[in-house]
Amino acid sequence: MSLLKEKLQEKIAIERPRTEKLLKEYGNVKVDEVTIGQIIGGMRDIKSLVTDISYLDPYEGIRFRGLTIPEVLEKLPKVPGAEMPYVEGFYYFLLTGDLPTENEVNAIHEEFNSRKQVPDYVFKIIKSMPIDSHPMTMFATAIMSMQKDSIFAKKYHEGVKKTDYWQYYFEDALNLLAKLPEIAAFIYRLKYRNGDIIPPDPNLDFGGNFAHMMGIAKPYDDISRLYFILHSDHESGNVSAHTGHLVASALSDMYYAISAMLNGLAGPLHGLANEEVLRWLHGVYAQLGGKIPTEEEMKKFVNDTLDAGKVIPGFGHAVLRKTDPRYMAQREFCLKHLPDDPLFKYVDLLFKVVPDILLARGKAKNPWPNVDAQSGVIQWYYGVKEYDFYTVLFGIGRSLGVTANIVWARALGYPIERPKSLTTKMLEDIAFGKK
Ligand SMILES: CC(=O)SCCNC(=O)CCNC(=O)[C@H](O)C(C)(C)COP(=O)(O)OP(=O)(O)OC[C@H]1O[C@@H](n2cnc3c(N)ncnc32)[C@H](O)[C@@H]1OP(=O)(O)O
Ligand SMILES: O=C([O-])CC(=O)C(=O)O
Repeated sequence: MSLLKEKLQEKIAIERPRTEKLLKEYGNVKVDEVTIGQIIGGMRDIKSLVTDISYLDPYEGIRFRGLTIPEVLEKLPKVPGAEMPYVEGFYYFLLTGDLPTENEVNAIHEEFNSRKQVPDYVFKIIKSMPIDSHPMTMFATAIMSMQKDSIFAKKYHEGVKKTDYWQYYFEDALNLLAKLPEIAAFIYRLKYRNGDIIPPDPNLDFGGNFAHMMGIAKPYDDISRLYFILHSDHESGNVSAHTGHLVASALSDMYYAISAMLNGLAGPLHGLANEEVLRWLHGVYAQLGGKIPTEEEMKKFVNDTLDAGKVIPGFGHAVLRKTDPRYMAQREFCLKHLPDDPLFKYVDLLFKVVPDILLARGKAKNPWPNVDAQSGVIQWYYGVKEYDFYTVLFGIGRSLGVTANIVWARALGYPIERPKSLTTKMLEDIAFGKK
């Protein structure tokens, strides 16, 4: 058994009795109440999911396994000569909750290496798609196409114990994750670099190899590591994580679940907002002929967008009530590496003008920027100017968190998810006191 699997098995043995005790002895304890506003309003704030992998505080932002973003970046083992930690070590941390040693990082790097061969049919399927297909469609299709290789699906049909399901989801998770950088880079080079594909380098780490296959020099390797870590998880209720959880709760395998969660991530109110931010900024840029706008000019663009009934992409959040720490981590990177970039100056200006405008309009509950307002600028600066690709990068990162959550969901034996729905008439009866 691999080192990571062994470690996970130990952790699962400790965690299972906690969940069982809660369920058996405290199953009737009330956690929350639900209002009609919440039922109609996208179930906002209803406490109805459980995960130990990350927790989102509205004011502090995300903590991964109890650590803030600066703590994660400081404490996890770094790639030699780089500023950022290994993605491999971060995945170990998400899965087990323990900070890995160098040896443990190497072991998981080897695991990924031994599983990273992408089947040839995947490339053929991507190539057979219309070249103007959205990269997210190509990415999700490539993942779906590998479902036939799911170990869980095979074992389930052979008949395996429920308490062992997690082991096969784990195998599928590693098999899938190991292939994502090459599939994503293939889509990028096929669509935007005339199909000039760069083969992987087995000596490089997850982030370094991705940068290599994208054909982009340093510090793009560190940017990739930072990007994948920051986008990995945002507790369980966001559209992508929740979709992955829901689909896998039917015992659909990891390939079905990750492909499904990517389809949710591809929406403009969720992961696609990073593409929308760049499209919006470039509209402003083009109208001003590249000149840095004054605050007054920028305010006008923001107001015009809102008056046209559109949202300001990259601002607002369903849970956060302050600036997203993922935004701040990337802002710090920009201040250090690209302080004079014109697009960064645009984003900086938006940070100054948008919150007051959204506050004055009184609709958005959170006027502050989220992760998507800042991430595209870094990609653009280092040469990834095709912004419809940005959500694929988000998808690689999010796959780390969602696969970890799904492995744990099976390990703790969570059942099929099935909330109850009512009719409008039933809600009216409750509202008008008839029931
Ligand atoms: C990784 C991520 O997924 S982060 C989020 C990425 N998405 C974006 O950046 C898109 C822009 N932002 C938004 O559309 C929203 O803020 C969301 C989708 C993120 C959150 O939605 P909600 O929880 O419903 O936000 P909230 O309760 O504040 O919405 C209240 C009203 O304010 C509006 N609002 C919220 N954010 C914005 C915004 N950035 N620009 C304009 N209006 C906004 C909503 O559209 C809603 O209007 P409505 O009542 O006419 O429907
Ligand atoms: O938490 C959310 O609803 C959206 C988000 O920022 C994420 O999924 O990263």
